[in-house]
Amino acid sequence: MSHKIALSLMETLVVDHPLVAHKLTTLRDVRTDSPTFRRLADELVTLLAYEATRDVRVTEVTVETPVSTARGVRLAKPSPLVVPILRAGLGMLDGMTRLLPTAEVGFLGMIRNESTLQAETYATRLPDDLSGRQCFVVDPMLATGGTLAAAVQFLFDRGAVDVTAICLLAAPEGLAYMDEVFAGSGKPVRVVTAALDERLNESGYIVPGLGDAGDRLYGVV
Ligand SMILES: O=P(O)(O)OC[C@H]1O[C@H](OP(=O)(O)OP(=O)(O)O)[C@H](O)[C@@H]1O
Ligand SMILES: O=c1cc[nH]c(=O)[nH]1
Ligand SMILES: [Mg+2]
Repeated sequence: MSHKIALSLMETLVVDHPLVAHKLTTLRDVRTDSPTFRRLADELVTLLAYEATRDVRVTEVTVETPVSTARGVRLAKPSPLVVPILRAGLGMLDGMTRLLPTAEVGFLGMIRNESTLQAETYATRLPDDLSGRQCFVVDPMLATGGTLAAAVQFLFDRGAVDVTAICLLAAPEGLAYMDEVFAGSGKPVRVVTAALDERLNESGYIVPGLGDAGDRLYGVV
């Protein structure tokens, strides 16, 4: 059973499912090569997105079946916005848009300075006005939380009120930081993850983690 951890305004959902655990175990394995890592990240995000989009807004519609009329729903307007955090978040984009075909996509290029562990932003391509939009940020790793907190702030600054982050792994330190930053904002943030790991090491890496997600997806640059 998936379990929720409610900090003050932040809710974390750890998706506890044997298929998620199976794929995550191979993703963590140091012997897993990049093509397999990319495929597993893609598969995992669709499983996490299924939970993360449980409250996605829909409108009621009617369709004609070959037999009769059926009432149903379609994804509502304005369309959800998916925001991958480059680089590693790109590995989760296709899986997300496959599940949310009407979503639009914004981009944030961010890199963590590995000496200071501070996030630096090198690219932003987002709609100016996000009022009323549901936003889904995708990034495999939530470590210190500096990157995700800055990304969510970009979205709030443009008027977003509803932000869900989908991460493959999260560290307790990163969740606590997110809670600290956004507790006073009055705006709830949700994190959906495949696992809550033990801790960060002295280099700011998630333990046991999976290493550097960007490097494992795309190589060391
Ligand atoms: O929670 P934090 O301590 O801020 O760390 C998490 C960030 O680190 C990784 O990106 P990285 O900076 O390695 O960039 P990359 O995706 O280009 O490899 C990861 O994909 C997150 O964006
Ligand atoms: O463990 C970690 C921490 C930050 N970024 C990564 O890619 N991996
Ligand atoms: Mg990296």
